[in-house]
Amino acid sequence: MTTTEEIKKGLAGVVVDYTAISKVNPDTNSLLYRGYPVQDLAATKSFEEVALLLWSGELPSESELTEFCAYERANRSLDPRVKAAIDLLPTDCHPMDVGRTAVSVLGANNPLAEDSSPEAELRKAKELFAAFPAVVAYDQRRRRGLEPIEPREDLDYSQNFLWMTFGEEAAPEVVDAFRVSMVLYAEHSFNASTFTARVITSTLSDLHSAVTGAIGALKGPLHGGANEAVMHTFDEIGIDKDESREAAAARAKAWMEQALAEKKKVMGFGHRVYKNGDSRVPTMKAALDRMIEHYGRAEMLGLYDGLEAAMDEAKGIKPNLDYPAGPTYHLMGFDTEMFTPLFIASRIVGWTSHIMEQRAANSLIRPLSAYNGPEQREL
Ligand SMILES: CC(=O)SCCNC(=O)CCNC(=O)[C@H](O)C(C)(C)COP(=O)(O)OP(=O)(O)OC[C@H]1O[C@@H](n2cnc3c(N)ncnc32)[C@H](O)[C@@H]1OP(=O)(O)O
Ligand SMILES: O=C([O-])CC(=O)C(=O)O
Repeated sequence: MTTTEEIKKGLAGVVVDYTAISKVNPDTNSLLYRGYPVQDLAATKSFEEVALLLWSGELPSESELTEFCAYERANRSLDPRVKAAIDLLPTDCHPMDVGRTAVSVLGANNPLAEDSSPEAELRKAKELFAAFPAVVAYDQRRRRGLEPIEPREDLDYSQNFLWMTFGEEAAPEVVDAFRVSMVLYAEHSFNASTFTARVITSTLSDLHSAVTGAIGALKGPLHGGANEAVMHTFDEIGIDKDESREAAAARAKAWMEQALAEKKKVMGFGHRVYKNGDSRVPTMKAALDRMIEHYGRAEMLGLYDGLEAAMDEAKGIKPNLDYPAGPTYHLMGFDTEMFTPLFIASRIVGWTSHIMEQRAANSLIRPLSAYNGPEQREL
């Protein structure tokens, strides 16, 4: 019989399975992908290399990387069936709904959809990795009333993503900050969306169903939707490009004090596992700093610092990865609602790695509940 003392609301602190994909260590404030510190990978590796590492467990050889990059470049075009499905959706629906629909359509049209052999699963993971940027770019452009832009095979993943979205070659600093965000967002053990993907996989359902479900879990502002929510906070405080860093910081501090006095949750702060700072924030904050420098937007740093300092002073709660990622994507020119689909593009790697791991040593995920409704009664 389950007792109330055994209930772990939100599964907090519950270890449900092994994983060899990543190690989140809140004590040392570190994150390893297959044993490698994420900040080292972000400093030196392409997103394509990191994807192969997460999927296979080892960094690729030069020839493996070349082969994968050629495959990725050849599979970037927007599938016409996906385009047709997106065109049926209103331009004011949430872009996460578009992403979720696109993955569902890709699954329904994939001849390997019901093949769950390791080879087929890896192939489908690579296909999704290559195909998803065109979905985001197409959706961003259609919302602005712009024509889609064809992918370019002479560009790497990050260069091409920005090319298809904005129709111009991004500056190397911008491409690099984008690459860093993709590496950092790629994987984070049993977070809510990954756990969703594993639950779906545990019923022996297919990979695209698991990714579609994971997208639904990522959308919420307590998880991936926080990167969008951070920008709404900045907008609510008010962004004034001509304001000094100090003045912006003072306004942000006052906003945070008021929000906390009203017992509001401020998105982009706090974490279920890290209680003393998110391991990825220093690397992402450094990328944001480079974007602030590149675009000459010191007032954004003021807003960032003001909120962070006031939250730390009042509650000791630290920013999570979504906090620096949101303003970074804003400076690059993405609409705020497109931020969480960017997270999808990256996390596809983590989700599909976990789907393969779950399938390889499966057990149906089905916890118990403690019933607290009425006792049995007569009709
Ligand atoms: C990439 C990612 O998905 S990272 C996570 C992104 N999500 C967010 O940024 C959403 C904002 N943050 C939060 O809601 C939480 O910190 C979570 C959901 C991420 C983790 O929460 P939990 O581990 O369940 O802790 P919980 O929500 O119970 O918070 C503990 C205490 O800190 C407070 N707290 C935690 N985060 C915040 C926050 N962002 N703003 C204000 N207070 C907060 C809670 O109100 C609570 O206070 P109380 O004990 O006085 O009631
Ligand atoms: O681990 C979590 O709970 C959320 C998170 O940071 C992520 O998914 O990247």
